[in-house]
Amino acid sequence: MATEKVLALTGIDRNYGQGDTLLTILKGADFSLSAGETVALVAPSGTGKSTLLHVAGLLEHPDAGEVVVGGEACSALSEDRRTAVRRRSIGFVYQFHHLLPEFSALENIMMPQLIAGLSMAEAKERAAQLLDYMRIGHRADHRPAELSGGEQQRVAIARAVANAPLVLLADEPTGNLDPETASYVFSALRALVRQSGLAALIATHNHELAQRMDRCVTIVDGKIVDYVV
Ligand SMILES: Nc1ncnc2c1ncn2[C@@H]1O[C@H](COP(=O)(O)OP(=O)(O)OP(=O)(O)O)[C@@H](O)[C@H]1O
Repeated sequence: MATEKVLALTGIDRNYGQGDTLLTILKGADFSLSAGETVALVAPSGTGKSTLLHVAGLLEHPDAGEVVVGGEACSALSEDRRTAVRRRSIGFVYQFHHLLPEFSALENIMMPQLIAGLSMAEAKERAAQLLDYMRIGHRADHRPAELSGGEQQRVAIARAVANAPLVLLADEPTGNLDPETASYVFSALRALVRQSGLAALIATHNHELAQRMDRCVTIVDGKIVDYVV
């Protein structure tokens, strides 16, 4: 039986600038992610990791090629429809947590669920479960500034998966943490992804962490190729 592809990028070109300043970042890039699969994206700085994640996450339009999320081809969709697909199917984690400072950890995780139309009680129950799973249930009522870097990132990860997306895209999610905390947070992320049956594409400079994923890819001359760590 063929494995379901939750994300497929085909023939992606992405350029910045024009004329003499034209910078070609992705050129005919192909990539796909199967349901439940975890992939590390390991590539030198400036080769296009964030660009790839932004294109895959429907935050940037490619100059050519198609992005298919959950079976839906997205290149010709209206902005409203792209936003709807992104909200429903994709969760993001960044290097810096981007939590809302005036809300508690619990409320930060409830927020995307409330926007998606869940009731207060449903959102609260799911947020509390995720905090417990990330072993920070005792920090539910704390605001981001009252949490450590590793705790903040665990809240950000819980928030990204709160609406049960198909795909988690993470851009250096542990890049801002000391090695021990990075290792712990990465393990928590991987366990949560596995437990939820999510697919994940995680950009990281850290080879040791990358090895814990199902496979690794890199970017060479604008294309996505397999990478042996
Ligand atoms: N909006 C933009 N306009 C012009 N150039 C850009 C833009 N965004 C990115 N670039 C350039 O495209 C290249 C790839 O950027 P990108 O952020 O995708 O790299 P990266 O691999 O994620 O790097 P890092 O590991 O340092 O975060 C870089 O040379 C960057 O300067």
